Amino acid sequence: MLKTITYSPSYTLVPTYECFNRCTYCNFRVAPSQDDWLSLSQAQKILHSLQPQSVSEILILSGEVHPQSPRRKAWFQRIYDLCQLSLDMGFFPHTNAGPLSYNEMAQLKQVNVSMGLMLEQITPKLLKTVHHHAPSKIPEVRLQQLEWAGELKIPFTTGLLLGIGETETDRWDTLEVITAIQSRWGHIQEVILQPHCVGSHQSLTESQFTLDQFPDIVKKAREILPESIAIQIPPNLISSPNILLLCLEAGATDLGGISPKDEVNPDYPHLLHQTLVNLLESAGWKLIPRLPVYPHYYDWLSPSLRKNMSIR
Ligand SMILES: O=c1nc2n(C[C@H](O)[C@H](O)[C@H](O)CO)c3cc(O)ccc3cc-2c(=O)[nH]1
Ligand SMILES: C[C@H]1O[C@@H](n2cnc3c(N)ncnc32)[C@H](O)[C@@H]1O
Ligand code: MET
Ligand code: SF4
Repeated sequence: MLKTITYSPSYTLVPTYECFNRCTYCNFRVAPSQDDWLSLSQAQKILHSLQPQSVSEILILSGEVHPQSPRRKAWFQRIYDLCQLSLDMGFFPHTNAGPLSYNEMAQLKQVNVSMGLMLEQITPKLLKTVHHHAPSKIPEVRLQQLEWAGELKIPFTTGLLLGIGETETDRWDTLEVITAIQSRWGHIQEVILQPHCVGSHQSLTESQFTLDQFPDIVKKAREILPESIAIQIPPNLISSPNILLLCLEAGATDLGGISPKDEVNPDYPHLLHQTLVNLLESAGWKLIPRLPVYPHYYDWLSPSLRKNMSIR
């Protein structure tokens, strides 16, 4: 019997690359007002060209307009409309647009089957380094987001960014915090273990992450996190096939959204689908597609969010 590993066939829409934060590891952002936002007609053209049979998730991944900016409302509305459009065209939206107000989050719940926000790391000391100019990365702000998502019953994805200056203990602390939140709300569907990979556009020029530590981190995460939470690892950021397979043996169960372009790490393309399938099969793993919401949350979804399931 083949062991199974899941992934979500996806396409990433970027409402805007502009962001008022300046995380030093980011290869995505452009300066505020320096980007044309994705229009609905552009998005419609893209979505129309996709095969709903082979792509189920639309990942709406965005740079952030400041909560106090007069442009915030239009920014939020564009994200909402992109989700609605994706849903209407038969896809399953998952939004990660940074921290939201309670009201914004409640609204987006109506047009997303799941949502996400990386905790990154819980230690406040990173506010002096990589997050010095990134108020959205204040640990309390992100924790509050996880709490609100729980209260609102939104199936949620969070995770750790590894190799940005945290210690080993910091990592275990972050995993413990996620475990505590899960025991209150039960809405965390998966935790992404994301290695910080240096790209061509960031200001931080080295990663403190070496891939050979990865299997042990996965193993420890599996010990700390409850069984109800899946562990996701990004295959394009793990350049060694051997380490990828060791991470699966250590307890990773999912490869995340696989899009034609990884917008966060454009310097790290995915393997050809068949190459990945063959690599996994050679070690006894069968790659299975999933939706961006895990089955144990299907009954949390409103009928309008569930309607696309019947056409699949
Ligand atoms: O292709 C990517 N997908 C990313 N995704 C997509 C993710 O793999 C899927 O949307 C979920 O697994 C739902 O299927 C994220 C989603 C989040 O909620 C939070 C962070 C990320 C980060 C990435 C990423 O760096 N690259
Ligand atoms: C969307 C998520 O992408 C992650 N992210 C941002 N920049 C990088 C990078 N250079 N390498 C890996 N992950 C990154 C952060 O964890 C963010 O929350
Ligand atoms: C490239 S990051 C995109 C999502 C959001 N700006 C965050 O950092 O959480
Ligand atoms: S990682 Fe997200 S919050 Fe940080 S600068 Fe990039 S887009 Fe903005």
